[in-house]
Amino acid sequence: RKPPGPRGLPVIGNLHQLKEPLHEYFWRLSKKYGPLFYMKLGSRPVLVANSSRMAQEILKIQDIIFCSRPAILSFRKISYELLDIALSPYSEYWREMRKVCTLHLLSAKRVQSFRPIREDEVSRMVQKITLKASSFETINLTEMITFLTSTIICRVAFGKRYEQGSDESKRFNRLIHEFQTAVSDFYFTDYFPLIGWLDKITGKIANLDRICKEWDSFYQQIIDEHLDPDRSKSRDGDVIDILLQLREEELGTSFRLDMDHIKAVLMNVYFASTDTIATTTTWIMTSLIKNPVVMKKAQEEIRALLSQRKKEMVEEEDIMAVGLPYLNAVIKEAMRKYMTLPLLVPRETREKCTIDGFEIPAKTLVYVNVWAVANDPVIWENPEDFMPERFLEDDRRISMDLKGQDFELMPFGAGRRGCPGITMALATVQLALANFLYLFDWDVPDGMKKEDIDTECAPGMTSHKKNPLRVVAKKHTYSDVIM
Ligand code: HEM
Repeated sequence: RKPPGPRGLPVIGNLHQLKEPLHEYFWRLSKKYGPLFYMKLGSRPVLVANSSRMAQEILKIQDIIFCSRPAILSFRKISYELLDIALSPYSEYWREMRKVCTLHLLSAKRVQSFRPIREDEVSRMVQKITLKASSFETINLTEMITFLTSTIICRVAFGKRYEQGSDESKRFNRLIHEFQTAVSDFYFTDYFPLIGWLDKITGKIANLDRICKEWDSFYQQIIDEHLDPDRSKSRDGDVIDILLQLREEELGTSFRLDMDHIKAVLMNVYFASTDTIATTTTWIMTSLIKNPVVMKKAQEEIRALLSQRKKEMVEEEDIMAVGLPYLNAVIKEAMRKYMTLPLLVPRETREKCTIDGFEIPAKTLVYVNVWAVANDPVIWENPEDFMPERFLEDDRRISMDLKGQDFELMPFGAGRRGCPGITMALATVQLALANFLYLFDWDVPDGMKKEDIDTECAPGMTSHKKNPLRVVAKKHTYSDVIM
């Protein structure tokens, strides 16, 4: 007995019915077919979960069955045949690789060691905004935030900094853009294996191969630079330094770290971080600018707590010292309303199983619609309102965090495949926001109303804000602060 679902056509199944944004489309379907529904995309069976109870069933109770990933064509190509963490199917290899990365690259101590990079880049961004503020220039905040996160992660991962507008930076941005487009493209191989050869004829495979080759030579070039004995490196080293060091060590794993492993991990660190952190920060600022009362409260909190410290800019130790509960509630509320990965990263069943009395075949593609759960009116009062207070005043939600323990709010996923980068992500988001709010007052450009700021999502796995967030900033003056 399969779960209910929309009727499809022979051969193509429901492929022709899909509508972007996919999470909203799935939410509408769940009204008709219930919290768990089934469809077919070509020859691939697909299960979609849309309620907190079903999410808990998949991500916790039966996590061991639902914790693999589909080996789709683009995932295989970009990850050196699934040698990374995020796209690798569940296996002994994935368990060992994830352990190596969480222990050596993403531990709290390691994230802390990258603090000077985050603070330096935020400080550079503050200077740029200050300049634009002094000439009343409209700021494309989406672009600025994207540049900030990309630069932070480039320095953390590759030990490289690209100046905005430089030739190197333009080449790098082109590579990123081509990579993202090719990864989210449609390939017959994934849904109609029998006619997968069409991907060859249309040149899509050659294009994907070309992009992967360009990335490979990019990784190789920076790895070679790191191997140069004359290179001066920072005290703690970047991700490449750490991985090259690990290559020399006995890791207790069934594999030895070689160049392809290192390149696959670099791909993961860069692409799992940059886009997600930038999208999250952009949605938070969008929410604040659309809700000036909340913005004012968040600014009052940070200004009251930090202005006695007479700081030119907020540093991470200030945030740790004062806690900023209201700002944290703002982050949770924005991540609830505008989920960055609304369907997580797709999962795949490892074997045949039963869920809620329905039979699910092995190798079913599984989407957990965490956006639908976080906006479910049965769970959340007035979910369409932006109300950080719900995390401070409602007893049930005060202790709620984002670590995947609570199946009503899971922006970082949950279970074995939950995001291992949460500490790095939140450290960056908090630092950028704290400075935005402490140092500047924000408004919409002349002739615009806050209602004019749209909240449309661009298509794709990451729910980007479709149109850039354009704003004006005014430097906030503190009479007793040395600026
Ligand atoms: C605000 C920023 C971020 C958000 C919203 C986010 C969200 C997510 C989500 C939803 C997943 C899928 C979880 C699941 O399937 O249950 C994931 C996986 C992952 N994330 Fe993040 N992430 C963020 C930042 C980062 C950062 C900074 C890193 C650091 C490298 C990172 C590394 C990863 C990796 C490696 C996985 C795959 C885990 C696995 O399959 O075992 N993420 N992330």
